[in-house]
Amino acid sequence: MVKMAGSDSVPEEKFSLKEVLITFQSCLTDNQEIVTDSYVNGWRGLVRFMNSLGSIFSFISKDAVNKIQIMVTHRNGENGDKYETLQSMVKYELDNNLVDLQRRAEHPESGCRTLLRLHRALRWLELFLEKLRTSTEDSKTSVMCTDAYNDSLAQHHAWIIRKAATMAFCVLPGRAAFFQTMNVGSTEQVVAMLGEAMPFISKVYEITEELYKQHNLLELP
Ligand SMILES: CCCCCCCCCCCCC/C=C/[C@@H](O)[C@H](COP(=O)(O)O)NC(=O)CCCCCCCCCCCCCCC
Repeated sequence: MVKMAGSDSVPEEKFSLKEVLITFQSCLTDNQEIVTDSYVNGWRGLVRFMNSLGSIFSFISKDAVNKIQIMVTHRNGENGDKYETLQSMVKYELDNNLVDLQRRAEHPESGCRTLLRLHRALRWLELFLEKLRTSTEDSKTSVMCTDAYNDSLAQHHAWIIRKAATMAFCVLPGRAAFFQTMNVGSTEQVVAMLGEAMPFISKVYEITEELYKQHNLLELP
């Protein structure tokens, strides 16, 4: 069962990363729009998984939770219906001048800039999952995670954040223990699940990237 944006409790039992990654499948509407609630739910599940890896990651999860909360607040606000999909959010915020385009000023918590941070992190996830999927027994999760980070999010982070993130990655459990934490089953089942879920994550990433590119929003402050 997947937690809904804005609801209070998360079912604790039987947590499996499969449910989380499959959430990204439900993000896509028939006409290839991205449903904000499903996107946000995907991130909630990922953060929950990250929390289970230990408190060293809490500085990362705090920032992610903060961004998730900003999106939920937009969704629950009086114009919440305008935030139903990422496409409708972009249109609404741009049409109404609700996005700081040059520097953070009147709209420091616009949906567009907040979502962009999660979108960049989704690229990290895509790269990391692909590395996990194609890894071998002796591959190191810390190296896979660091490489994925350096090829994506790192270029958007200040030195101090990069340093802290890279240090945290060093204490990631080894591949076997990491797969166990995912609670999906055997290594073969993990690999199969990743193969199943990844196309949806990639699709969601691609569509968002294109949307932001079209509107020149990829460098929002
Ligand atoms: C599995 C280990 C988890 C590795 C997580 C990799 C991502 C590392 C991100 C480090 C972010 C550090 C915290 C601060 C970030 C902010 O400066 C920065 C910029 O925000 P601002 O413009 O508002 O200032 N924020 C961000 O870039 C957003 C970061 C959001 C990170 C979400 C990470 C969730 C990770 C979920 C892990 C799930 C793993 C599943 C694998 C099978």
